[in-house]
Amino acid sequence: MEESAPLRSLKGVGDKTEKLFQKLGIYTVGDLLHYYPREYDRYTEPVTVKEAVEKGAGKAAVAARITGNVDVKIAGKSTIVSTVLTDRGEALQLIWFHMPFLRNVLKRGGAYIFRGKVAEKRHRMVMEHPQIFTREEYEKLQNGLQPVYSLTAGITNKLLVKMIRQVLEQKELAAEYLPEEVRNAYRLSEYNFAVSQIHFPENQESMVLGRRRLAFDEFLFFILGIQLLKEKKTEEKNLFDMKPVWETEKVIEQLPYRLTNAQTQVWHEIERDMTGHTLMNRLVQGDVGSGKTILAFLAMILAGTNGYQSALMVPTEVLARQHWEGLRRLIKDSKLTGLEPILLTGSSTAKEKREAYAMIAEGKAKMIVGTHALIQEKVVYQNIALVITDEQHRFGVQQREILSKKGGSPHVLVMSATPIPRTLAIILYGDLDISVIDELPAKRLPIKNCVVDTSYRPKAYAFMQRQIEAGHQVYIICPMVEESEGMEAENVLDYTNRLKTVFPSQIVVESLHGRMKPAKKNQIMEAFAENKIQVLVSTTVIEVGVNVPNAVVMMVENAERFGLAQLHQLRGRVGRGDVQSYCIFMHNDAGEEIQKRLEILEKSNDGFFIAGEDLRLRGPGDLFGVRQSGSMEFKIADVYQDANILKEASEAAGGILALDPELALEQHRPLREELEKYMKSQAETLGL
Ligand SMILES: Nc1ncnc2c1ncn2[C@@H]1O[C@H](COP(=O)(O)OP(=O)(O)OP(=O)(O)O)[C@@H](O)[C@H]1O
Repeated sequence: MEESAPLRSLKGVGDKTEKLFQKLGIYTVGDLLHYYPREYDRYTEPVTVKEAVEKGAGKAAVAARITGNVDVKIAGKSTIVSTVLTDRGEALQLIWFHMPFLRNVLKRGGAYIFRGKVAEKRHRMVMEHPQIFTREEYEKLQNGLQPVYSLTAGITNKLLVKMIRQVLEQKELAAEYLPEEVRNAYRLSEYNFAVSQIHFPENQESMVLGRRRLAFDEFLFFILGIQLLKEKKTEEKNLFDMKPVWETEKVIEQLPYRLTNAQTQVWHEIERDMTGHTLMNRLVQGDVGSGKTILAFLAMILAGTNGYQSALMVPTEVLARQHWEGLRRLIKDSKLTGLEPILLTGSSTAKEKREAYAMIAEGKAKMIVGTHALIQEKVVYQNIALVITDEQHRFGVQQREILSKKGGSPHVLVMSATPIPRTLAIILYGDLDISVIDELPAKRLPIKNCVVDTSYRPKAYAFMQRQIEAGHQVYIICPMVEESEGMEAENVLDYTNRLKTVFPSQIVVESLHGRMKPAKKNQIMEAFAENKIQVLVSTTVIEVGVNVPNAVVMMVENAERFGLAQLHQLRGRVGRGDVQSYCIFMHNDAGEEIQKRLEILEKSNDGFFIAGEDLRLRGPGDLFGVRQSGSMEFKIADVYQDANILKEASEAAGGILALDPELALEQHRPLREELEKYMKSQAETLGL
């Protein structure tokens, strides 16, 4: 079976299942194989209730008979099934939410193995949401490490395991594409071995070997991809005739704040690039809230005043609209003429799009802000000289390729909030010069943080209410959109409803999540920006770039479920003005490790420090911790943790290209084919 085969070529996959898998980004058999486990579970020997209690935070398995009735209670929208087991005189209550069918599965007197966390609640020992096994089922799982995948409603871990097994059993071995010298030089395992061991490892050692190979490949493709594209483009002559202009100085003069020294310096680098002899290819790296946006705007104004077009491309519609409005305001306040920016996104109406295309083609629109819609086929630029993208679209060079087909190779500016050390940045952004904004605006007060458990909620709400009464606004982040079977995390929809009863009615509470239509999301974000909504309950859709300086409190529910980098990005949504801001990390699991991780955030607001501490705390053994790298998304590799693998992959890429710069030799054909597939899939994820 080919990796490119559609998912429906697998047994048991119909329309419905296919759609569900697409939600996880899985379209083909290959996607499924590369949908790696989030972590592994070890099914340890069952223990007694007493031992499970002593074990504390981790999961334990208890083998015992059900001694109570199996009760079913309906509480609001949820069904609660509960029963009791007794083991050597110790009773343990078992509770499941939203699983009414268990009533017909569990029998009083039946012997099972229950696996879950044991906690004391109202003087009783309780295991919430245990998994249920027969002895035979459990024994099978006890060999080796069991994969745990990230799920979505309707897709269980069991289903994923079954499907991946099916592929691995059927799949004819894919040909090895890495040259043998490379595999030997870097002690890499064979591809097929790596894929099967990552899903169903025989033991820890073989999993580590498999993971190393897959991480290496991921970095290698990334670097080769960039290098190959760069080869064609390096040091291209700047054919745009641009001069520094007083308009940018005027804009800087009339800003309500003064640029920091770091901002000024980076701005001069950009200005020098754009008015110099070679095309700009620059990355601007700066922590959340360091003020990258104004630099993007200045670059656009420089291009516009010189008569050229520029495009600012961002990952979400909400952000596109926010930037468009920000830029519009800036142009208006500075009384600049002829530079009215236009907005182009997927949800612009057909008429709006037509008008925008015409204005872009005729060169009437000089500054264009939008999403991927900016590089769709129908957009023809008159004289585009500058493209600004986000690091998520790190194939900036590739976009430039596409744009160059649309007329001329523009300057490229990439914005990044990922704190990576310079040595690694040079590898990962091999095609870019790097500027760093290493200073926050002077008036910023450091965000005050606290890490608390859910018992603190009433106090947190009272605090929020006081802040709202003082004119400020609040974000609350939940990990899920809606209730889902077997998942206990807070969800945006129920939380919003609950909160409406907590606050007095004049406080407007609204929700925001990725499943809303873009127009609805825009509407909510606009209302929030205008303080017509005081409390916004949201998923991580607000993580990237959203800027509402009047929002000064953030509370993250189930903080234990997020990576530290992600929490740092989220927290960056507050503390963006001169007012004291607060971030409350609320966790639902007092495990010591989680507590320690969250305390890193409590101690520091510095992205670099956090990344470093997180790595130190996780240690080399923790291979699949909560993902760290924020928006620098690799599937399995982790820029921080796998820094050595990254360096090796970079060296290997250098070796391969030195020998065969175009990957044209017969011995590199399989590698070239794999690389092309990788680049195509990267382009597809970007919607190109
Ligand atoms: N020098 C400055 N002094 C005071 N405020 C500033 C300064 N520069 C930018 N700001 C303001 O700080 C806020 C954050 O800036 P901006 O949105 O550019 O952050 P960012 O670097 O893009 O961060 P993120 O990565 O979180 O999106 C904005 O409200 C902006 O107007």
